[in-house]
Amino acid sequence: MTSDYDEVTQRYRLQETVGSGGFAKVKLATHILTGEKVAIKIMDKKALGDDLPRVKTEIKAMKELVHQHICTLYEVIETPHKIFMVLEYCPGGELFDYIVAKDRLQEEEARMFFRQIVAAVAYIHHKGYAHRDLKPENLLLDDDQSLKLIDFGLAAKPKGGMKEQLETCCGSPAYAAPELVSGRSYIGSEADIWSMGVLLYALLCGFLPFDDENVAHLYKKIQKGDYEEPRWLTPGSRHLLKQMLQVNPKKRITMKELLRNQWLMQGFDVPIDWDSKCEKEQLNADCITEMAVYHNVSKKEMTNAVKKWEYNETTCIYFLLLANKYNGRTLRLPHKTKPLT
Ligand SMILES: CN(C)C[C@H]1CC[C@H](N2C(=O)NCc3cnc4ccc(-c5cc(Cl)c(O)c(Cl)c5)cc4c32)CC1
Repeated sequence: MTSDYDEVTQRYRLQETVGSGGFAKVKLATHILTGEKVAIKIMDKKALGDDLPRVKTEIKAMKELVHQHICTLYEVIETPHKIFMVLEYCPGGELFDYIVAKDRLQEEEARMFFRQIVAAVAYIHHKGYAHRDLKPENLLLDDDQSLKLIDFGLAAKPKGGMKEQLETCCGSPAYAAPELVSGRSYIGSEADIWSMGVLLYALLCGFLPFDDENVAHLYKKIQKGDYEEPRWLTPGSRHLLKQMLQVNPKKRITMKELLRNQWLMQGFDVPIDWDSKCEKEQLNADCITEMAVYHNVSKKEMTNAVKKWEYNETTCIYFLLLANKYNGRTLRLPHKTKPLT
């Protein structure tokens, strides 16, 4: 097994294990060349068993989904027994813990977070994906109150586009849409809207709209769609929740309507700007220059190397430099003359 770690330990200093999902463990690490912190999701192929396709799904989705409110995949290292996903580090931990620590969020803060969630999901839908497991545990905070969506293991990109019905019942029960828990076929984007309604309720109330330790009873409550409206909810938030938590998916608010919703625009007065600020199509010239100088190659050569998007060290360095540009830090690569390997 040690040989499985050789490549990753050459480039990263592995640190503590922070979380272990079902079939994966997540370690914090430092990218040795740049000194930048990353998170590395480590999976054992044998232990994955028939969950391996789910990992391939997540990797494929994350390569296509590059957005300021989606956790960035920097590099993938596959060895005989292991798969390593090098990911953007999110020091603020889970939104779930943030809500619990504050009991519930004030309306302004809930709106600020929810606008970021809507932007990320609108972008995913635009790219033809449905996330299908939206919940506060899958939203991480980075160092400046910015949310990053994680865990695309259940993401679906129906071949026939976003209108195509999906079959697999998945995600976490408390956030699952009525049509999904009824075992009927469903539209991924409509189910995501419902889950975002449950998420908004959790942000504003600090507890779930539908809850029961007995899953069958929970499903009944979801299918009925009745939930408490705590007295502190304002009329605007009550109205939006009612539009999102519509049992009939055809009556549910659409993403288009959500982006212009009055309650969401309060205090911002502009519709939610959901497009990506860091699309792969538009390379950042400063990052390319910095890398070209470091590798002692022309900008053209460096551009071509990055454009291959091999999710190797080159991809990782580009994204780390871009992240630094984004949050105003200027990361300098140490002066070295070794040409690009
Ligand atoms: C659903 N929960 C239980 C899962 C936990 C797993 C550990 C996480 N975590 C910490 O515990 N502390 C620090 C920390 C810092 N940066 C992270 C960056 C990315 C990911 C990440 C990204 C993707 Cl795409 C993914 O699929 C998975 Cl599993 C994790 C986790 C980070 C993290 C929090 C969520």
